[in-house]
Amino acid sequence: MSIIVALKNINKGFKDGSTFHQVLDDVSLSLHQGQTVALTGPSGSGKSTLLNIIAGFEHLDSGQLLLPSATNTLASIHLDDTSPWQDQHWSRFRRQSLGVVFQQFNLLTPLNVKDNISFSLSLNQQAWSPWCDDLCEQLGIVELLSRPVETLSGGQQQRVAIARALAHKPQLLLADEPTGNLDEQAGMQVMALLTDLAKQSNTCILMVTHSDQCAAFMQTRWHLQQGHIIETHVHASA
Ligand SMILES: Nc1ncnc2c1ncn2[C@@H]1O[C@H](COP(=O)(O)OP(=O)(O)OP(=O)(O)O)[C@@H](O)[C@H]1O
Repeated sequence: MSIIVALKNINKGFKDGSTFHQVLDDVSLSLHQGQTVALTGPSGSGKSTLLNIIAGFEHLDSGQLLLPSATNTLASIHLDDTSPWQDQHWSRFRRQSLGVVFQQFNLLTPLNVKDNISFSLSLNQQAWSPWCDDLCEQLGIVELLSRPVETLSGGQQQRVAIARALAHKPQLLLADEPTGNLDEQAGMQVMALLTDLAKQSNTCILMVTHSDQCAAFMQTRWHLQQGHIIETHVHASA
């Protein structure tokens, strides 16, 4: 499987008053097409920072981040060094190659469910497709398509957020505590759906979680501590 994200010797830290706090210390790693990874680690260890770096919301102090270039075809993936990327490059990457599901769903509240999903597709000049019907069917939100998102329960909104994130079949899904607002049973259901749908679209998932049960849905675990990542394989068959 092709590599779709590569980090080489990444350093990132923040100033805390007069002291400097090194959050990522010479981190190198790669993500492959369709791979699923749980990112765990103590609070404040840098999990969200790592996701924000890959999404282009945080700058690196040093090191290299490589992401899919605009010239990709279905047959081959070329990676670009992102250091010279301008805003328009980051926007294109986010539209074409990235889906995000965060704890706060960030749905567009004046809009109904279908318009939320369609809006995200339209940013990428894509129309509603049979895959979108499939997604809604499998996520159990077909009956909700005309409902304003603000009238939905937390679990329903979470399912809409997943549909929106996967509607354009992104190469990469970044998820930050995607089941954090759900009870355990609903959380496990959403995890099962999320991993199954990502498999169908060959989407790679990098998911921050504090839950061992959620982490067990992923193939690989990256544990982040004191600036370093330790990789363990959780489930060969996940
Ligand atoms: N913009 C910022 N300015 C200053 N410090 C920051 C900034 N963003 C993050 N930090 C610090 O970097 C460290 C890592 O934060 P981060 O949010 O990545 O941790 P996390 O592992 O996601 O934590 P949690 O599990 O609690 O969400 C923390 O010490 C945090 O205070």
